[in-house]
Amino acid sequence: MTQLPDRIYATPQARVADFVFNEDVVRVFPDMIKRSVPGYPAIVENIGVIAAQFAQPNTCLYDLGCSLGAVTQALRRHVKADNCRVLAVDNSAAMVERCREYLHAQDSMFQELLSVEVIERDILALEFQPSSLVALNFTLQFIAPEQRPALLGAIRRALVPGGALILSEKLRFADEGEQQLLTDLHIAFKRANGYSELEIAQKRSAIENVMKPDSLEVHRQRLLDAGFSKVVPWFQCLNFASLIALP
Ligand SMILES: C[S@@+](CC[C@H](N)C(=O)[O-])C[C@H]1O[C@@H](n2cnc3c(N)ncnc32)[C@H](O)[C@@H]1O
Ligand SMILES: O=C(O)C(=O)C[C@]1(C(=O)O)C=C[C@@H](O)C=C1
Repeated sequence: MTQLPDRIYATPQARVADFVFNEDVVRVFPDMIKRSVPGYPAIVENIGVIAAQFAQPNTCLYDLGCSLGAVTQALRRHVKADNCRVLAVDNSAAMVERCREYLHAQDSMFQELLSVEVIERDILALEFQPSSLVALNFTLQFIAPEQRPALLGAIRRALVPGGALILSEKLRFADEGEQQLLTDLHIAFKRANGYSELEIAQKRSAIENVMKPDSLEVHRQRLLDAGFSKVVPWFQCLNFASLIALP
């Protein structure tokens, strides 16, 4: 993937607009997400490793909110089950267009990869096929909170026995001291990755209306309410975590 540096919030903006996954973001997205989400490369690679344990022949694997297809590429590197198909879905036309290019490049470099279809659609409007693995890698936090239970319910109903949902999210914390400490450490992480105070502040204003993190307890209860039987956190770095939810 190209590594153009993220300078989107480097100059002062009179009014910081709400964050959108448009062409400007697409251009710098690999750099942006790596410098903003602690543990992102480890999460993506290990989603492939975990998926290989759950993937079953003749089922679909979903990458929901696929962006540039980093998770889809990891699924294709690790999953060996017969006749599995990856369905990578995103509602940003700019993301989908670039995602298709990256996946064609992966096709030309490796043989015997799982087939993949990149679909430009709202994940709330999907009719899910029987699936053994669904990944929501930092996507649910961008779905309106009142729409999250129905989406998780639809995913649960699509999962075959022995399958799994992998859910990665930024977390918030009910305990004020914990929230403050991990927020400060996340800012320190961004600073250590070369973001200025201005970039950090403007990005925070841009995402505060569009990205609504929940606590681990809220995630766990909502997954259980959606019919999942077990929720197992497998990764946390600062205020970012990933969970495995079993049907
Ligand atoms: C933080 S990015 C996900 C990163 C990606 N999963 C990865 O691992 O690199 C969130 C993505 O979700 C997509 N998205 C947000 N709401 C969506 C919706 N309702 N339907 C489909 N995609 C959505 C955005 O366009 C964006 O590409
Ligand atoms: O929490 C932040 O400050 C972020 O920048 C997080 C986050 C995310 O978790 O998706 C937000 C938007 C961008 O897609 C990249 C990272």
